[in-house]
Amino acid sequence: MTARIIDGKAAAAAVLAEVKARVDAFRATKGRPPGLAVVLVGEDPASQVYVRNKGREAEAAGFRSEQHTLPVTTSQADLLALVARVNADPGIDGILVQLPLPKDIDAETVLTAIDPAKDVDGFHPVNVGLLGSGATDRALVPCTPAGSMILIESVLGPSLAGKHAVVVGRSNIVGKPIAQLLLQRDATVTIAHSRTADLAALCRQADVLVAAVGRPEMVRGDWVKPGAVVIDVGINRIPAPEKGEGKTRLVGDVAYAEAAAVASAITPVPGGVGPMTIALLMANTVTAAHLREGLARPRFGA
Ligand SMILES: Nc1nc2c(c(=O)[nH]1)N[C@@H](CN(C=O)c1ccc(C(=O)N[C@@H](CCC(=O)O)C(=O)O)cc1)CN2
Ligand SMILES: [Mg+2]
Repeated sequence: MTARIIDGKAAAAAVLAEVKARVDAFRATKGRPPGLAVVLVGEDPASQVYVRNKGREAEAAGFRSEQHTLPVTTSQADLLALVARVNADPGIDGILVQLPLPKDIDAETVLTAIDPAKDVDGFHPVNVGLLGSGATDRALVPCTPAGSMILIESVLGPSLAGKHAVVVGRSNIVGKPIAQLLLQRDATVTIAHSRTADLAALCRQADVLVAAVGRPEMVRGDWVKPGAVVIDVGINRIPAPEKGEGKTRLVGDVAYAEAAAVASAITPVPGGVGPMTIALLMANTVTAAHLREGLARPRFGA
């Protein structure tokens, strides 16, 4: 079998087109665009690229877009003061603090300070709880998991009843929320991690295999059940001496060529889950704007 390649760039473009249409309608109704504030602390090069791309997509969508770039020496108190300011700004619907934060800042304290109604990353305990309790009408859902679900749905449809989903990775950002979303679609869900016994054998039972561990090409072809749908959330930069000295390339958590020979469908890296993250951030901002204004919740990627 050669797997169908799930095109995350095309799926992201479709979500962004829906976002744009929703923004036009929102602006016509409310007389203002949705507003998004993105906060970056420090100079991590990858984070700088992601934040720049978020600002670019926000402007393309027609948002009011703010970027706050703070030095790596910023104190937690100063960052919390900025969060309080954007919380209080009525024209800002979405607030995102780019992760990772510098080591002297406690991410949980900062994420918990964001107004849950503006928490477009879905990392605030209120949104984590709403997702866990199945309150899909009110929760803001983390972007990478929400985007991954759209890609899964593009292959398998909305119901995962009777399917076994194995999520490798238990992070708050990806593993745990995607497990909740799979459960809501009636999948039977197993969360596996570094302490799981015989991970390969467990993965071989998965109809839907989600890899989100941050270890380059850890999931091998013989871990994949024939015909499985493989979602690779990993983005790892590894040395690529074949491209020249000091060069690097991106790989996922899945050994792509091996897995693609066995799976029925698979996300590539790059071009799979990654592009969905920023598209879903834009969608979440539109959703937050609608909920804050008492409008019906829009649905994206349906
Ligand atoms: N506050 C947050 N911080 C972080 C998040 C997040 O969702 N919220 N996720 C990641 C980084 N991230 C967005 O912030 C992100 C990662 C990757 C991509 C993406 O499009 N990747 C491309 C490849 C990009 C490349 O060439 O380097 C792909 O996979 O095709 C977008 C957004 C951590 N921090
Ligand atoms: Mg990808």
